[in-house]
Amino acid sequence: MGEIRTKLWLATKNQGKVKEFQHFFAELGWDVEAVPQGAPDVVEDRDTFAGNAIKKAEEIAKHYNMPALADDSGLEVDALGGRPGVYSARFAGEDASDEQNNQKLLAELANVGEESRGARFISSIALARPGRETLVSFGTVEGSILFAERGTEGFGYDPLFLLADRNRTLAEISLAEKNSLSHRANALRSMIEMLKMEAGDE
Ligand SMILES: O=c1nc[nH]c2c1ncn2[C@H]1C[C@H](O)[C@@H](COP(=O)(O)OP(=O)(O)OP(=O)(O)O)O1
Ligand SMILES: [Mg+2]
Repeated sequence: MGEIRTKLWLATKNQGKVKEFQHFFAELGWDVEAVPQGAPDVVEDRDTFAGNAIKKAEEIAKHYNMPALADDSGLEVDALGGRPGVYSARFAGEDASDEQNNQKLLAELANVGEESRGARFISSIALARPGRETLVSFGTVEGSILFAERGTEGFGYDPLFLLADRNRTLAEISLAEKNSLSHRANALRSMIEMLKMEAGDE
């Protein structure tokens, strides 16, 4: 079998996501690259993860006339009625840092007991391709929010997110392990299944 090289833009400016995508796709032998810093900024103004993921992927695919993959993701906390959800990146304000968002989350949950701190990460992945319909998939991972940060791996809310059924946060496991169980990896695996089905239909 000849070598298959799939050139795909990763429509994200989040270096944490780029690392996870590149590790994931390296195993499949796909050629994926993060969009340059000068790529168009996509305004994430939709009110669903899928809506924003589709917008990011389609605008970059159109700009470069190349396939583009985007993730829109966030944290849903039960005690906050599902917030911050699609607003996770801006929880502590526009251009908030991960640290500011984590501090805001801890403050909002300061008086919430351990039994009520359930949460999940959600990812929606969109794959946009010139001249073809955009594919969309979803993935989740269940856990709870700690009272203080633990671990130094990963990015975003990882140090506060304790995985269900194990005494580890997402910042206390390796990149390979995160890619075996994360919301984003689950959404990516579902996307690969959709591509296989599509190939089978042709
Ligand atoms: O695995 C994760 N571990 C920790 N935190 C995470 C994760 N996945 C999403 N998150 C948080 C980070 C950010 O607060 C928001 C995503 O916002 P989201 O707009 O999708 O990403 P982003 O603005 O960082 O990069 P971009 O839009 O260029 O892909 O949820
Ligand atoms: Mg974003």
